[in-house]
Amino acid sequence: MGFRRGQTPTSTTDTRLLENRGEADWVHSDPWRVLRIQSEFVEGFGALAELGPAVSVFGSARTAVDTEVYRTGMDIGRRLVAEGFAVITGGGPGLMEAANRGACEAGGTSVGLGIELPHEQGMNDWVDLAVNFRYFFARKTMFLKYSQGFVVLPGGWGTLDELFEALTLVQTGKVRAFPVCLVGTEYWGGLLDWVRGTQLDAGTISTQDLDLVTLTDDPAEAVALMVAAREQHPTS
Ligand SMILES: C/C(=C\CNc1ncnc2c1ncn2[C@@H]1O[C@H](COP(=O)(O)O)[C@@H](O)[C@H]1O)CO
Repeated sequence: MGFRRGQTPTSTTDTRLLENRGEADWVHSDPWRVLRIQSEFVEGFGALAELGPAVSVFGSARTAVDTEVYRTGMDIGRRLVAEGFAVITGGGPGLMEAANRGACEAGGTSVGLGIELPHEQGMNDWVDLAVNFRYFFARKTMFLKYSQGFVVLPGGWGTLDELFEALTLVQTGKVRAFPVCLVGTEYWGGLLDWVRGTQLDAGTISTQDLDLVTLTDDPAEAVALMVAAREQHPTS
């Protein structure tokens, strides 16, 4: 980079580095953000590189402990561990906690990829390996990179975001042999009816796209899908 015609700055980079006016504005400038973003990827890759086969489980942060769907989440966590998977969640409460709890109680590896939120909840008590993120997009990369498939329990916007991101990446061939399993026919059935009745009808998706997602109520079927994908495409 060079400066001409009176554009030369009046202070140098090291002048600014050595200045201490007690301001922290630089922390929020975009170039510095890039380094923070980079550090999230470095930390995430470092923490998860040796995880082995894993499945991410998503679902509502708001689900109460004493519910059938929470028990289903625990069951899925347990079954994944019995099949040799680590269980990755967002590390929060509700169904994230359920899957971590099932995995932890079964003696498996229970991972939480936490996210900084305005109303900090902290990691649930059943996470053994915790990695915290400031940026959703860095965290989302980790779910996809270190999982062999997604199991998606009933949830809200956050869960839909994770579901549709995975489906888009599978549809566009960015992620291969990646099963996505919705658990809860009553909860998800209406969405899939709309997908078939509206999206397919309008031609915004194709019939093959419907095969990218499986709907079940059976935790054993959800886990069997993940096992089948691992057998087809074992991790190195
Ligand atoms: C809102 C509440 C807790 C927020 N805590 C969260 N911690 C970690 N991850 C979260 C949290 N909230 C959302 N997520 C992510 O989105 C999915 C759940 O969102 P939904 O809108 O509840 O479906 C989840 O899989 C996380 O990855 C509790 O009051």
